[in-house]
Amino acid sequence: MRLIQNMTTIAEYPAADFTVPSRAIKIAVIGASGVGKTALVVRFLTRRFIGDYERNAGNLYSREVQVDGEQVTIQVQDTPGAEMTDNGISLPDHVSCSIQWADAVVLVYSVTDRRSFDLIHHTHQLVARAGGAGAPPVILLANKADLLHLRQVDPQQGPLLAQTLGCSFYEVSASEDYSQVHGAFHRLCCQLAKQTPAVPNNTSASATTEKRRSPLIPRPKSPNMQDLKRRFKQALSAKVRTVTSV
Ligand SMILES: Nc1nc2c(ncn2[C@@H]2O[C@H](COP(=O)(O)OP(=O)(O)OP(=O)(O)O)[C@@H](O)[C@H]2O)c(=O)[nH]1
Repeated sequence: MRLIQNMTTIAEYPAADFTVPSRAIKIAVIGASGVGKTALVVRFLTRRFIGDYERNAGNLYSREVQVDGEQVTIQVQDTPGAEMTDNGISLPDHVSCSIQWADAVVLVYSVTDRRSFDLIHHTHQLVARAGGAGAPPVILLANKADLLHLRQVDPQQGPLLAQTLGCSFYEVSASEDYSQVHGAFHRLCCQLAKQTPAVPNNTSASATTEKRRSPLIPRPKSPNMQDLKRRFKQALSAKVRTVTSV
């Protein structure tokens, strides 16, 4: 199966009307704060890595790609960081809603943050519980593989955990390797595209799949490619300032 990304076309829909032109694949990205969720999403969708992100309040990104010659809208929900508490896991409401909304979930931990790894098992349980029989497929991403000297999670622990959870595993570096990040999301998209039948225009494919759907499915925020562009400009101008001041 071939996934062709049209790098020049970025879908942007008005906030008031969020119908999509063809089938849509909805992916929620979940993990502890600071593991690189936003970096991964932006890397996948734009090929770029930007070092500095504001703390994420839960943004929805959207873009059009072609899967096997068919136009598909990929919607990726970046979520606020989950935290471990004395009583277990604390998931912002937004994250729980995103699990209900998504066709698939990407669980992320950082190899430099043991707590983020420990959180995965709990988060996976919540995903499975929320989905019931129709739980969404999950993949596990270990991010920041470039930071060898800061590693707190051994390389073999990720695959073992993935095996226990019954999901695919990828160790990636959002900062160093686009192809790893793209490969992980790409395979997930192909898997989802195979599962969801083509649908008439203006109907979300996920609306046709017989799945768990809570009445609390969140209304997605407006796709924020404008916000992304603003951040690119900020990052670029910061670099220019640094160069001119040297
Ligand atoms: N070295 C390295 N740094 C990374 C990588 N991915 C992300 N970072 C950095 O890690 C920090 C956190 O990244 P974010 O993408 O904001 O993490 P997040 O999970 O979205 O964080 P919250 O918004 O707090 O939930 C940023 O300084 C990134 O530059 C990576 O693969 N390698």
